[in-house]
Amino acid sequence: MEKDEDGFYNPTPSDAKKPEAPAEPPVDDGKKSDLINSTFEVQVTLADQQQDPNSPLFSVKTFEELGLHEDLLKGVYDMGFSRPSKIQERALPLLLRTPPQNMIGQSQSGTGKTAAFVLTMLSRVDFSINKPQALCLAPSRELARQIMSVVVSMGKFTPVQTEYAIKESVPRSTTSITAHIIVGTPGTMTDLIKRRVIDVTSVKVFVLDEADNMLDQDGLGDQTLRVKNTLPRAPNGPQIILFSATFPDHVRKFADKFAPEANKIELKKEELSVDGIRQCYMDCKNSEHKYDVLVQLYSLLTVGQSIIFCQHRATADRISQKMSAQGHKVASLHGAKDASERDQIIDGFREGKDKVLITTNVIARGIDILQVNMVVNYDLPLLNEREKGADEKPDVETYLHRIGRTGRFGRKGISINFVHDKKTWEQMEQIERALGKKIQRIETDDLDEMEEAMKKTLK
Ligand SMILES: Nc1ncnc2c1ncn2[C@@H]1O[C@H](COP(=O)(O)OP(=O)(O)OP(=O)(O)O)[C@@H](O)[C@H]1O
Repeated sequence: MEKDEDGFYNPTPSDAKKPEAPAEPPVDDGKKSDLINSTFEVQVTLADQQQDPNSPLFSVKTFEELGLHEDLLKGVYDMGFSRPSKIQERALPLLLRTPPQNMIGQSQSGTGKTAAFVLTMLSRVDFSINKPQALCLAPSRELARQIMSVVVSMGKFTPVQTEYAIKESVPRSTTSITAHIIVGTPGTMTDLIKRRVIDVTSVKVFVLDEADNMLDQDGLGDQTLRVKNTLPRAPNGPQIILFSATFPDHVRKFADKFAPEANKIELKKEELSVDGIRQCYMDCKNSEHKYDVLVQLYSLLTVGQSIIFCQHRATADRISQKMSAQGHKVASLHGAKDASERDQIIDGFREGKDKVLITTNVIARGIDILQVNMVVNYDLPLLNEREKGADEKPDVETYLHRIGRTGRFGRKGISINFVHDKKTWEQMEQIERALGKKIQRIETDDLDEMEEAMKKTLK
């Protein structure tokens, strides 16, 4: 297949039947566009925010100016995107350059990083060669499935073929995967490569979404490195793309080694919090009282959709069973559930069948469900959980990712931390200090105040 003058592969019409769509931005009527159907009136529009130079959604360029192939432009517009966000505008021209350069890209939660790396993968694939050419790793099957849905939507006008590398996705009898783009989790990806079901010799793009988590030795670092070590080496090695909303210091050095000479887009500490998310706390009397407060909140949790984060699977199970037994409809999701059940639960939540999802850190990162307007940290996220004698420091990165499940792409949201003793109080103060952002108190016995706060925030 021929490359066009910009160096991008140009699929011919014979490659696949492509649906027709104009390569034009969707009509943006300025006021009250794009934003969620909230019961509370939305006053600031996406269009307004994309004009504001201080917003992470701001851009001066159009998608046309970013050097995308026409088929991908159609895909972008078909998804309803009218203007790029700041990270898309800044990253895409660097990502699409010839020769390819590595990238370490940071931008706040919900600001459109997925589109930036998905468009890069789609731009670099030669659709006439039926071999894997782009691999993308994510920390959870839920996120891998979500990324795949973006690949499929954005690639709708191309002949792209895709495959998952997640548990139970590839039958044991499969001997070879010929899809162009493979999205998965590191364990299954390593297994498929080791068994030579995935031939990596033609891989030219390697993406780590939630890269700090994927590289962290406390996280998925070993497994990710194992995948990388199977890929072609320089000078024939792939373009390496690392994206996340957070890059804590202890991972940065390793990220630099993993993606040498990368172009970098970084955030300052004071830019990490998303302005549209109102961060609050409720001072519970003790650990048991947290449950009562959660139940009291139920009517507000179901105004839109909510995610309740617990530190342990057992807590998620316990509170979801208790709430269900008391007649409150909730769903619960964690890593101990089997693959098909996990898919069913997250799909049900995505479709709005369940309004409250009780979970663990398994879906703290990346999950994009626009109707989620409330996140509750039933337990604050902690570091070093497994280390004996660790003094239970808060995990500021995970905190940012958890609350970032709301307030997506300019929407408003509320996060509520439950604190119940001196230790949790101090942990919350450490989070406040780390982010330079005040977390506001809401009284536990004043539902009216809570409702007021919610109305104000979601306006
Ligand atoms: N240019 C755009 N115009 C309108 N909506 C967009 C645009 N880019 C992305 N979006 C939407 O914004 C939402 C958030 O995007 P995405 O999930 O890529 O965020 P993210 O930066 O990867 O967040 P996280 O750090 O939580 O993983 C998605 O629903 C996506 O469809």
